Amino acid sequence: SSSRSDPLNIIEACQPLNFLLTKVTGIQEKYNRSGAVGIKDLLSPSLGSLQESVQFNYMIDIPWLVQQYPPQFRSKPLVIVHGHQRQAKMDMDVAADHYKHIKLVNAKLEIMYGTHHTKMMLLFYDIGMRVVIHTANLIEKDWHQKTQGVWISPMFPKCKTASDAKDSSTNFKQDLIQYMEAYRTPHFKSWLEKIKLHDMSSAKVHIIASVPGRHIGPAKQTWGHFKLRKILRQLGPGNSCKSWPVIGQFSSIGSMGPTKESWVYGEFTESLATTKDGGASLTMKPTLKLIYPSKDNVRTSLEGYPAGGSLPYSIKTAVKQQYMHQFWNHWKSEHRGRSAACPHIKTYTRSHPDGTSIAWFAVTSANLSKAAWGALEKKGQQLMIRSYEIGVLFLPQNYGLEKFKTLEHASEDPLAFPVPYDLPPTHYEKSDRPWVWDIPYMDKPDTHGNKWCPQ
Ligand SMILES: O=C(O)c1cnc2c(C(=O)O)cccc2c1O
Repeated sequence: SSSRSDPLNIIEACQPLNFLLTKVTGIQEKYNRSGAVGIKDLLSPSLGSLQESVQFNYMIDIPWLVQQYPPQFRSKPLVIVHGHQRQAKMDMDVAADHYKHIKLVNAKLEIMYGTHHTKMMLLFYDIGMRVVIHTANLIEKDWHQKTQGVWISPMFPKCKTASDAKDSSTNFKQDLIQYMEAYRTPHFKSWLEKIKLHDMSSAKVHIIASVPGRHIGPAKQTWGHFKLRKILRQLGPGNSCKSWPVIGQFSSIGSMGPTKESWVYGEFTESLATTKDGGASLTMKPTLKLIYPSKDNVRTSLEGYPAGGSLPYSIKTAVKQQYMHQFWNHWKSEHRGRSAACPHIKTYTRSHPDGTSIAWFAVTSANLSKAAWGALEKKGQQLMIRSYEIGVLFLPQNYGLEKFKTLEHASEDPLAFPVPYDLPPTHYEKSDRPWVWDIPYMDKPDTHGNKWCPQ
């Protein structure tokens, strides 16, 4: 159908950036009508005649997921890639047993505290395939009243021979294959053969992924924040952006170490601040702005305090890193109508101080943690990563631009970047506190009139 709400029209209207947010129940329809999708839109017959699909994720409600596929695709072969172990793995096996079209693949997690955070869909149609890289768990509440990010590929045509099946200038196909090979599982053999037969030359994003390991030599630049550093070193902004703040936005924070130089305002910011050929000169380290919901952002959100159940920042970690307070900025998304839709999206960018343009933008499953992005060990010889993560990096030159204008400040420009939050960020007040999920909040009720008493 030609209606604007037809999922294919939503996808086509967001080209060439293909970066969307998820629909939010309870906000004005104008903020869901363009630039937003629901999971049923992504699985819709109007996007292609689905033959089989692979769902990579962390939390998966199998009966709910099956119901998100349209009836005519509901029994097409479905592979679910997860990282659960022990009892949670057994629970997945039992849940999947009820569906003969579902196969589970268990990702290896050989380093302690690692998780399979990656959220990706491989959608195989009759004439081609699409890759969706996003931030939402496959559970209902992640698609209901949160701010989540979705990058959806163009249709990658299926080719007769591997030689016809080109890669993109951003090495998207090579990086996707290298990521999947890193699982070292025979279950991916058939998928890798299928992927190799598709023409991915239309992909304009770079893949930034993490796989568990102690990566040395060339592998150090293949994963985590050193992959980001490598791409920005080759293709990043010039020194004109040296004074531009770098911004991280996420839904959880790990242990950052005893001082800001230990990691977050050390190796991590150096990667975000990397410029082409110029490296990240230590003298001119830019301002770091971190966007993470305050306690009041959560209290006044559509979900109320329960939104904090998906913001697992623990008090025992927070008390060890009070120095983080200088970096905190509110979750504010007035121009997208999502100030009350708590963020589960994770994004990283470098923005002009006035917020009217950005030098690059990444959306990823990776929170602010060493486990996700990697931390240097052995005098910088190796990058230790605990978890599987995947995200995409948008660089202006892949769209024929020097910089991206921000949609918030340049609404008519089709290449203006739809940043999910308001720029410039708004710093916490002295009295604001970052949301911590394992302490009680009894002083003020949330939007539903409830308090928060975790135990
Ligand atoms: O999206 C994810 O990958 C992800 C991972 N972990 C959690 C946790 C936890 O690890 O305790 C708690 C609450 C939400 C999440 C979550 O949303």
